[in-house]
Amino acid sequence: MDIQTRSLSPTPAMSLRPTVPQPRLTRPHVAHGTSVDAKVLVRNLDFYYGQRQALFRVSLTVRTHSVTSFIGPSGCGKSTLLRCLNRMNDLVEGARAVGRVELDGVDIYDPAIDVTDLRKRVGMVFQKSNPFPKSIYDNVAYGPRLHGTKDKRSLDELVQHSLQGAGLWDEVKDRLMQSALGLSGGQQQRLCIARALAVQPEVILMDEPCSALDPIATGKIEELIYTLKDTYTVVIVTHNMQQAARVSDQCGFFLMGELVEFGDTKTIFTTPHDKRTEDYITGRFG
Ligand SMILES: Nc1ncnc2c1ncn2[C@@H]1O[C@H](COP(=O)(O)OP(=O)(O)OP(=O)(O)O)[C@@H](O)[C@H]1O
Repeated sequence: MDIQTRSLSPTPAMSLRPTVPQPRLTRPHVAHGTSVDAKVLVRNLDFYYGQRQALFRVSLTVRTHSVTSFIGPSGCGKSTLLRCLNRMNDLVEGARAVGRVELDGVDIYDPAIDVTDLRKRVGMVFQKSNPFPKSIYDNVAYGPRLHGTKDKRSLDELVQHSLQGAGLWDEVKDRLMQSALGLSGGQQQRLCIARALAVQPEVILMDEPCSALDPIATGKIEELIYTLKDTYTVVIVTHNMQQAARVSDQCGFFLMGELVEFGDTKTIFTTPHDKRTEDYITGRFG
């Protein structure tokens, strides 16, 4: 692992969970001059896999309690950027980030950051559902147990709350001790969302969460994403432009590692500023 960062402004804190009150976030400048509450701020981010550069000077602001989507053709860097937001790319040999990514105003690439704590606060749901070969209950309780919750009653409450949050409780409440592998694909993906919710994150990253699902299961996840933003901040990578249009408040269009355009989803899909965005969303791209 060779994650190296260059802070572009002074490091504001050495811990993601400061014991002293944090200064109120300044309201950052985002696309088209809108001022918003920033949850995640990306500034001039370059990203390399070894010698190969995958992201070029990416800057954007993810608003708190919103859904942000990343769209663009295969290989344009969407997943790479998503994985930069909770340092999942640290696990890739030779990977290197240069620039700044902030969570609530704190540089997440600061060497003093506790990456386990970061990934607890910024959870992830993957393209292919990946339940553990354990009971439904144990899948959801796994994260809280790992983080030290042992009390049965607290775990029971967390499991129920998380399954409710993922819209799965009614379907599984009578079979919690049965294997998660017996669930349908869509249910397994919602179980993975419940598992992510169980550690009480603030941001949820979703990498093409519906790509392996049928339209009905996809619809349920999309409805869920819409409700999740009341409590969480959601960032989703999707190949499905209709999905981006349906679920997201802001949208970024990527091409060959460059963020071509970022702004309100409605604007991106109706009156994009860049010809390349227009070509992509109207299917003329390539
Ligand atoms: N682990 C890795 N090692 C080396 N190169 C990688 C790695 N992961 C991705 N890349 C390269 O980085 C570039 C961006 O890939 P990334 O997966 O971020 O794109 P994407 O837009 O998410 O693509 P897709 O929509 O196909 O998933 C591609 O050229 C890809 O080959």
